[in-house]
Amino acid sequence: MKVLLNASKQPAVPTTLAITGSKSETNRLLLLQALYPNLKIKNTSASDDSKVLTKALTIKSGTVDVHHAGTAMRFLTAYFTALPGSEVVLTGSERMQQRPIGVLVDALRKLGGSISYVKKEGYPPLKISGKNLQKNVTTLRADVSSQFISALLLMAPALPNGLSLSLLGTITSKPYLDMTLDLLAALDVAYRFEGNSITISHKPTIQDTTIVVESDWSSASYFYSAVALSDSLEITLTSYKAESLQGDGALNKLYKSLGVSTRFNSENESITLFKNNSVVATTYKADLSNTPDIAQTIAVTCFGLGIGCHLTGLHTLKIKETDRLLALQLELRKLGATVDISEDSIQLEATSAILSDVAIKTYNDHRMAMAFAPLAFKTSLTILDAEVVSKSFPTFWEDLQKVGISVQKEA
Ligand SMILES: O=C(O)C1=C[C@@H](OP(=O)(O)O)[C@@H](O)[C@H](O)C1
Ligand SMILES: C=C(OP(=O)(O)O)C(=O)O
Repeated sequence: MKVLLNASKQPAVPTTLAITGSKSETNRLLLLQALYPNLKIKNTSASDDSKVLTKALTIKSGTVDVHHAGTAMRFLTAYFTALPGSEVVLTGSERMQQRPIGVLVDALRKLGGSISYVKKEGYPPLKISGKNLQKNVTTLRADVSSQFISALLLMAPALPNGLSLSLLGTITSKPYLDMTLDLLAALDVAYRFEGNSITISHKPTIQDTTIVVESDWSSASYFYSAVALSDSLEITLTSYKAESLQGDGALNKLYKSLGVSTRFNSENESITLFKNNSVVATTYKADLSNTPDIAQTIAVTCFGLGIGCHLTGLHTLKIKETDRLLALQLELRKLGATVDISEDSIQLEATSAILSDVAIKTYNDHRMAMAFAPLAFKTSLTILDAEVVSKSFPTFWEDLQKVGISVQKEA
């Protein structure tokens, strides 16, 4: 399916949207619920990635296919390795088989885990024979993906002797690690995080606990961009808090100089995004190493606003759903942008002309589709393979229509 997008002719009216629960919080809690069945989760994510993980957690033998879901792949690798009696081949999409996992496998092998590579050394699919892991000391490179760290920490309280983990190098995507520790703390799992080492205590059971997942901040980014690129849009998003576990909550600060302010409505836990008309006059600069998932949104917003940007700290983007820096460069160039990329950054020149009726490729990446969509406030465009959005945000196109973009679906 492709979608043809245009700014709708109707004047924008203030709109309220209920975005699905955080994918990252949900996937951590699903894993923890498998260890502690008396954990209840509310406002769970409707994402494909959460559905795939829910199903995988009911399986103990045979092939488990997680498709494009990175967190599911990484979290399940640790989970099955420590699940006595499990015998699985854990696999995913063609792209998943190009996303490295050796750092995590090495750390699990140091704990006594039995894991072998089915095809290529260092990449899924993995053959895992789960067992009771008695060892509790391991090390892990922390600069490749924080998901490896979270994977170990989430299964750690179920290990008979807990876990003592030493991290090597600079921790990347750190707020995701903090989210994991905060959710463990919410279940009264004892941990210590000092310098570069984390220790987690064994916890056989928890008290009955219910956790309400906050809505997804990465998904909110597309509405920040919509407000920035529209003439006068105001959008309220429900189930968001000022004190978020999600690093992408930094949107509230990052978009101030892109012309969008955020009002936190504490009485009903919602946020209202509205225009502040103070767009940065020079190049927009940001280090996004803590918030990699909103890099595409911000780059496209800057392009639509006609301002240059220099976004850094993006070394993890190469190993996500696609090589995101390359995909951004290719698609922005089609629209008339002058854009350079390096291993970990993107530099966009200010341009006032945006070409119209361009077809944007999405490279199996939900965030490519959603990041480019708000540009419809500036020009008509087509998004190819538009169903990719369901990886994190299945109702995206319907919600986009509600904020004043006409969405025409075609086969
Ligand atoms: O733990 C998580 O839920 C995630 C961590 C991040 O990955 P990296 O740590 O690989 O950057 C992020 O990009 C991903 O979408 C979700
Ligand atoms: C990188 C992402 O997901 P994952 O790594 O879990 O596939 C994402 O949702 O942007």
